Amino acid sequence: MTSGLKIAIAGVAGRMGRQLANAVIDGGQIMAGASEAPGSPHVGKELGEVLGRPGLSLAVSESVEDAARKADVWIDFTAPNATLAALAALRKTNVQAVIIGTTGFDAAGEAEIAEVAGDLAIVKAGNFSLGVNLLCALTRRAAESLGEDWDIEVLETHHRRKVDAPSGTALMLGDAAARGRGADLKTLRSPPYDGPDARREPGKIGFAVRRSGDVIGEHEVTFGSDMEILSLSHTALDRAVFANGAIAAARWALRQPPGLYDMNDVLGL
Ligand SMILES: NC(=O)C1=CN([C@@H]2O[C@H](COP(=O)(O)OP(=O)(O)OC[C@H]3O[C@@H](n4cnc5c(N)ncnc54)[C@H](OP(=O)(O)O)[C@@H]3O)[C@@H](O)[C@H]2O)C=CC1
Ligand SMILES: O=C(O)C1=N[C@H](C(=O)O)C[C@H](O)C1
Repeated sequence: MTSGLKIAIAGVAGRMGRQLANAVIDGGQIMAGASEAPGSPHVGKELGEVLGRPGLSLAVSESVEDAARKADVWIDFTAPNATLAALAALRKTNVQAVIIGTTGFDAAGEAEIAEVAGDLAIVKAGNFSLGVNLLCALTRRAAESLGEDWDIEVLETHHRRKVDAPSGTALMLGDAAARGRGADLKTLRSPPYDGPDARREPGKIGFAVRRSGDVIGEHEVTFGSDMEILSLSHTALDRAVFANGAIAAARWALRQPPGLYDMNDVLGL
Protein backbone atom coordinates (compact mmCIF):
# COMPACT_ATOMS: atom_id res chain seq x y z
CA MET A 1 0.00 0.00 0.00
CA THR A 2 1.44 3.40 -0.92
CA SER A 3 1.55 6.13 1.74
CA GLY A 4 1.78 8.96 -0.75
CA LEU A 5 5.07 10.16 0.73
CA LYS A 6 7.07 11.61 -2.21
CA ILE A 7 10.75 11.34 -1.33
CA ALA A 8 13.90 12.54 -3.08
CA ILE A 9 17.21 11.00 -2.01
CA ALA A 10 20.51 12.90 -2.25
CA GLY A 11 23.70 10.94 -2.91
CA VAL A 12 21.66 7.94 -4.05
CA ALA A 13 24.70 5.88 -5.10
CA GLY A 14 26.35 6.17 -1.66
CA ARG A 15 26.16 3.57 1.13
CA MET A 16 23.23 5.32 2.83
CA GLY A 17 21.73 6.62 -0.42
CA ARG A 18 21.29 3.07 -1.74
CA GLN A 19 19.97 1.87 1.61
CA LEU A 20 17.45 4.71 1.71
CA ALA A 21 16.26 4.26 -1.89
CA ASN A 22 15.73 0.52 -1.34
CA ALA A 23 13.85 1.20 1.92
CA VAL A 24 11.64 3.82 0.23
CA ILE A 25 10.73 1.42 -2.60
CA ASP A 26 10.33 -1.69 -0.40
CA GLY A 27 8.24 0.31 2.09
CA GLY A 28 5.78 1.38 -0.61
CA GLN A 29 6.72 5.08 -0.62
CA ILE A 30 7.25 7.03 -3.83
CA MET A 31 10.80 7.60 -5.12
CA ALA A 32 10.21 11.07 -6.54
CA GLY A 33 13.82 12.08 -7.25
CA ALA A 34 17.46 11.08 -6.88
CA SER A 35 20.67 13.09 -7.03
CA GLU A 36 24.39 12.41 -7.23
CA ALA A 37 27.47 14.61 -7.15
CA PRO A 38 28.01 16.72 -10.28
CA GLY A 39 30.39 14.78 -12.55
CA SER A 40 29.65 11.42 -10.87
CA PRO A 41 29.51 8.47 -13.30
CA HIS A 42 26.04 7.71 -11.89
CA VAL A 43 24.53 11.00 -13.14
CA GLY A 44 22.11 10.38 -16.03
CA LYS A 45 21.77 6.67 -15.27
CA GLU A 46 18.44 5.06 -14.43
CA LEU A 47 18.02 4.45 -10.70
CA GLY A 48 17.25 0.79 -11.43
CA GLU A 49 20.71 0.40 -12.95
CA VAL A 50 22.41 2.08 -9.95
CA LEU A 51 20.51 -0.09 -7.44
CA GLY A 52 20.60 -3.29 -9.50
CA ARG A 53 16.79 -3.32 -9.63
CA PRO A 54 15.86 -3.63 -13.31
CA GLY A 55 12.72 -1.81 -14.45
CA LEU A 56 13.00 1.12 -12.05
CA SER A 57 12.94 4.16 -14.26
CA LEU A 58 14.01 7.44 -12.64
CA ALA A 59 17.02 9.33 -13.91
CA VAL A 60 19.73 10.26 -11.38
CA SER A 61 20.27 14.01 -11.62
CA GLU A 62 23.16 16.29 -10.67
CA SER A 63 20.70 19.17 -10.15
CA VAL A 64 19.00 19.56 -6.77
CA GLU A 65 16.11 21.52 -8.31
CA ASP A 66 15.54 18.77 -10.88
CA ALA A 67 15.72 15.92 -8.33
CA ALA A 68 13.41 17.79 -5.93
CA ARG A 69 10.81 18.84 -8.52
CA LYS A 70 8.21 16.16 -7.70
CA ALA A 71 9.17 15.61 -4.05
CA ASP A 72 7.61 16.70 -0.73
CA VAL A 73 10.63 15.67 1.31
CA TRP A 74 14.39 15.59 0.70
CA ILE A 75 16.57 13.07 2.54
CA ASP A 76 20.26 13.95 2.60
CA PHE A 77 23.06 11.67 3.81
CA THR A 78 25.97 13.04 1.77
CA ALA A 79 28.72 15.46 2.91
CA PRO A 80 28.48 18.85 4.67
CA ASN A 81 29.17 21.03 1.59
CA ALA A 82 26.72 19.02 -0.51
CA THR A 83 23.96 19.24 2.12
CA LEU A 84 24.42 23.01 2.57
CA ALA A 85 24.34 23.60 -1.19
CA ALA A 86 21.17 21.48 -1.44
CA LEU A 87 19.45 23.45 1.35
CA ALA A 88 20.05 26.72 -0.48
CA ALA A 89 18.54 25.27 -3.66
CA LEU A 90 15.60 23.57 -1.86
CA ARG A 91 14.29 26.93 -0.70
CA LYS A 92 13.30 27.55 -4.32
CA THR A 93 11.38 24.25 -4.67
CA ASN A 94 8.09 22.81 -3.32
CA VAL A 95 9.90 20.56 -0.84
CA GLN A 96 8.43 21.12 2.63
CA ALA A 97 10.67 18.98 4.82
CA VAL A 98 14.33 17.95 4.88
CA ILE A 99 15.92 15.05 6.75
CA ILE A 100 19.65 15.55 7.37
CA GLY A 101 21.77 12.55 8.32
CA THR A 102 25.06 14.03 7.12
CA THR A 103 27.59 14.49 9.92
CA GLY A 104 30.72 16.61 10.27
CA PHE A 105 29.31 20.16 9.98
CA ASP A 106 31.36 23.01 11.46
CA ALA A 107 29.75 25.78 13.55
CA ALA A 108 29.07 27.93 10.46
CA GLY A 109 27.33 25.00 8.75
CA GLU A 110 25.18 24.33 11.83
CA ALA A 111 24.18 28.03 11.85
CA GLU A 112 23.25 27.90 8.16
CA ILE A 113 20.99 24.89 8.80
CA ALA A 114 19.28 26.70 11.70
CA GLU A 115 18.67 29.67 9.41
CA VAL A 116 17.08 27.55 6.63
CA ALA A 117 14.85 25.93 9.29
CA GLY A 118 13.00 29.26 9.35
CA ASP A 119 11.46 28.17 6.02
CA LEU A 120 11.50 24.35 6.10
CA ALA A 121 10.80 21.60 8.65
CA ILE A 122 14.26 20.06 9.14
CA VAL A 123 14.99 16.93 11.17
CA LYS A 124 18.74 16.61 11.75
CA ALA A 125 20.36 13.78 13.70
CA GLY A 126 23.82 12.26 13.92
CA ASN A 127 22.04 8.92 14.26
CA PHE A 128 18.50 7.90 13.28
CA SER A 129 18.34 4.64 15.25
CA LEU A 130 15.96 4.25 18.20
CA GLY A 131 18.68 2.49 20.22
CA VAL A 132 21.22 5.31 19.92
CA ASN A 133 18.68 8.01 20.75
CA LEU A 134 17.67 6.05 23.85
CA LEU A 135 21.36 5.61 24.68
CA CYS A 136 21.72 9.42 24.63
CA ALA A 137 18.88 9.75 27.15
CA LEU A 138 20.48 7.08 29.38
CA THR A 139 23.88 8.78 29.10
CA ARG A 140 22.41 12.10 30.18
CA ARG A 141 20.67 10.43 33.12
CA ALA A 142 23.90 8.68 34.24
CA ALA A 143 25.91 11.91 33.96
CA GLU A 144 23.28 13.70 36.07
CA SER A 145 23.57 11.05 38.79
CA LEU A 146 27.33 10.53 38.88
CA GLY A 147 29.74 13.16 40.22
CA GLU A 148 32.79 14.64 38.49
CA ASP A 149 34.99 11.96 40.01
CA TRP A 150 33.48 9.62 37.38
CA ASP A 151 35.50 10.05 34.16
CA ILE A 152 33.32 10.14 31.04
CA GLU A 153 34.85 8.70 27.86
CA VAL A 154 33.17 8.08 24.49
CA LEU A 155 34.62 5.40 22.18
CA GLU A 156 33.42 4.91 18.61
CA THR A 157 34.37 2.43 15.88
CA HIS A 158 33.42 2.73 12.20
CA HIS A 159 34.36 1.36 8.79
CA ARG A 160 37.60 2.46 7.16
CA ARG A 161 35.85 4.75 4.64
CA LYS A 162 34.31 7.11 7.19
CA VAL A 163 35.50 10.68 6.66
CA ASP A 164 34.64 12.62 9.83
CA ALA A 165 35.76 11.99 13.42
CA PRO A 166 34.58 11.77 16.09
CA SER A 167 31.34 10.44 14.61
CA GLY A 168 28.15 12.48 14.76
CA THR A 169 26.81 9.89 17.21
CA ALA A 170 29.85 10.19 19.50
CA LEU A 171 29.31 13.96 19.59
CA MET A 172 25.58 13.45 20.38
CA LEU A 173 26.61 11.19 23.28
CA GLY A 174 29.22 13.69 24.49
CA ASP A 175 26.62 16.44 24.27
CA ALA A 176 24.13 14.37 26.30
CA ALA A 177 26.78 13.70 28.96
CA ALA A 178 27.72 17.39 29.13
CA ARG A 179 24.07 18.40 29.49
CA GLY A 180 23.71 15.86 32.29
CA ARG A 181 26.47 17.77 34.02
CA GLY A 182 24.67 21.05 33.38
CA ALA A 183 27.29 22.26 30.89
CA ASP A 184 28.04 22.59 27.20
CA LEU A 185 30.20 20.05 25.34
CA LYS A 186 32.32 22.94 23.99
CA THR A 187 33.41 23.61 27.59
CA LEU A 188 33.84 19.99 28.70
CA ARG A 189 35.41 18.38 25.59
CA SER A 190 38.87 17.05 26.35
CA PRO A 191 41.70 17.65 23.89
CA PRO A 192 42.93 14.33 22.39
CA TYR A 193 45.31 12.37 24.66
CA ASP A 194 48.52 12.59 22.65
CA GLY A 195 52.08 13.55 23.53
CA PRO A 196 54.42 13.48 26.53
CA ASP A 197 52.02 15.32 28.87
CA ALA A 198 48.59 14.04 27.89
CA ARG A 199 47.08 13.67 31.34
CA ARG A 200 43.32 13.54 31.70
CA GLU A 201 41.82 16.76 33.08
CA PRO A 202 39.25 16.08 35.83
CA GLY A 203 35.64 16.62 34.73
CA LYS A 204 36.39 16.61 30.99
CA ILE A 205 34.73 14.33 28.43
CA GLY A 206 37.18 12.35 26.29
CA PHE A 207 36.74 10.86 22.81
CA ALA A 208 38.51 7.89 21.23
CA VAL A 209 38.13 6.84 17.60
CA ARG A 210 38.81 3.56 15.75
CA ARG A 211 38.53 2.96 11.99
CA SER A 212 38.53 -0.67 10.95
CA GLY A 213 37.21 -2.84 8.13
CA ASP A 214 33.50 -2.62 7.45
CA VAL A 215 32.15 -1.85 10.95
CA ILE A 216 28.74 -0.15 10.54
CA GLY A 217 28.86 1.73 13.87
CA GLU A 218 29.76 0.93 17.48
CA HIS A 219 29.54 3.38 20.37
CA GLU A 220 30.36 3.04 24.05
CA VAL A 221 30.20 5.56 26.88
CA THR A 222 32.11 4.72 30.05
CA PHE A 223 31.81 6.33 33.46
CA GLY A 224 34.87 5.37 35.48
CA SER A 225 35.49 5.92 39.20
CA ASP A 226 38.34 4.55 41.33
CA MET A 227 36.24 1.55 42.30
CA GLU A 228 33.90 0.75 39.39
CA ILE A 229 33.19 1.37 35.73
CA LEU A 230 29.72 1.78 34.25
CA SER A 231 29.56 1.12 30.53
CA LEU A 232 26.67 1.88 28.13
CA SER A 233 26.96 0.75 24.53
CA HIS A 234 25.22 0.33 21.17
CA THR A 235 26.04 -1.64 18.05
CA ALA A 236 24.37 -1.04 14.69
CA LEU A 237 23.96 -4.37 12.90
CA ASP A 238 22.32 -3.13 9.70
CA ARG A 239 22.28 0.28 7.95
CA ALA A 240 18.54 -0.28 7.44
CA VAL A 241 18.07 0.96 11.01
CA PHE A 242 19.25 4.45 9.93
CA ALA A 243 17.19 4.42 6.72
CA ASN A 244 14.00 3.32 8.49
CA GLY A 245 14.49 6.02 11.15
CA ALA A 246 15.01 8.67 8.46
CA ILE A 247 11.83 7.65 6.63
CA ALA A 248 9.85 7.73 9.90
CA ALA A 249 11.29 11.21 10.46
CA ALA A 250 10.19 12.25 6.94
CA ARG A 251 6.62 11.15 7.61
CA TRP A 252 6.64 13.05 10.93
CA ALA A 253 8.31 16.20 9.53
CA LEU A 254 5.66 16.68 6.83
CA ARG A 255 3.11 17.33 9.60
CA GLN A 256 5.28 19.97 11.35
CA PRO A 257 5.67 23.73 10.84
CA PRO A 258 9.11 25.02 9.77
CA GLY A 259 11.72 24.53 12.49
CA LEU A 260 14.81 22.54 13.44
CA TYR A 261 13.98 19.18 15.04
CA ASP A 262 15.86 16.06 16.10
CA MET A 263 15.00 12.40 16.70
CA ASN A 264 13.91 13.11 20.27
CA ASP A 265 11.07 15.15 18.76
CA VAL A 266 10.19 12.41 16.27
CA LEU A 267 10.34 9.58 18.82
CA GLY A 268 8.87 11.58 21.70
CA LEU A 269 11.82 10.69 23.96
N1 LIG B 1 22.65 10.14 10.84
C1 LIG B 1 22.76 8.82 10.62
O1 LIG B 1 21.99 7.98 11.15
C2 LIG B 1 23.83 8.37 9.68
C3 LIG B 1 24.64 9.29 9.10
N2 LIG B 1 25.57 8.92 8.16
C4 LIG B 1 26.29 10.02 7.54
O2 LIG B 1 25.83 10.14 6.19
C5 LIG B 1 26.88 10.65 5.36
C6 LIG B 1 27.06 9.73 4.16
O3 LIG B 1 27.53 8.48 4.60
P1 LIG B 1 27.75 7.28 3.57
O4 LIG B 1 26.50 6.98 2.83
O5 LIG B 1 28.41 6.19 4.33
O6 LIG B 1 28.82 7.96 2.59
P2 LIG B 1 29.06 7.67 1.02
O7 LIG B 1 30.33 8.37 0.68
O8 LIG B 1 28.91 6.22 0.74
O9 LIG B 1 27.83 8.41 0.30
C7 LIG B 1 27.73 9.79 0.09
C8 LIG B 1 27.20 9.98 -1.31
O10 LIG B 1 26.90 11.36 -1.50
C9 LIG B 1 27.42 11.71 -2.78
N3 LIG B 1 27.59 13.15 -2.93
C10 LIG B 1 28.68 13.91 -2.63
N4 LIG B 1 28.45 15.20 -2.98
C11 LIG B 1 27.21 15.24 -3.52
C12 LIG B 1 26.42 16.27 -4.09
N5 LIG B 1 26.86 17.54 -4.20
N6 LIG B 1 25.19 15.97 -4.56
C13 LIG B 1 24.72 14.69 -4.51
N7 LIG B 1 25.44 13.67 -3.99
C14 LIG B 1 26.66 13.94 -3.49
C15 LIG B 1 28.71 10.92 -2.87
O11 LIG B 1 29.19 10.88 -4.21
P3 LIG B 1 30.79 10.73 -4.47
O12 LIG B 1 31.18 9.41 -3.86
O13 LIG B 1 30.89 10.78 -5.97
O14 LIG B 1 31.43 11.90 -3.76
C16 LIG B 1 28.24 9.57 -2.36
O15 LIG B 1 27.63 8.80 -3.37
C17 LIG B 1 28.10 10.79 6.27
O16 LIG B 1 28.18 12.11 6.74
C18 LIG B 1 27.78 9.83 7.43
O17 LIG B 1 28.43 10.16 8.62
C19 LIG B 1 25.74 7.62 7.80
C20 LIG B 1 24.98 6.64 8.37
C21 LIG B 1 23.95 6.93 9.37
O1 LIG C 1 29.45 7.26 8.58
C1 LIG C 1 28.80 6.32 9.05
O2 LIG C 1 28.83 5.18 8.58
C2 LIG C 1 27.92 6.58 10.21
N1 LIG C 1 27.79 7.83 10.58
C3 LIG C 1 26.99 8.31 11.64
C4 LIG C 1 27.86 9.02 12.66
O3 LIG C 1 28.75 9.79 12.26
O4 LIG C 1 27.65 8.81 13.86
C5 LIG C 1 26.04 7.30 12.20
C6 LIG C 1 26.48 5.88 12.14
O5 LIG C 1 27.24 5.57 13.27
C7 LIG C 1 27.18 5.49 10.86
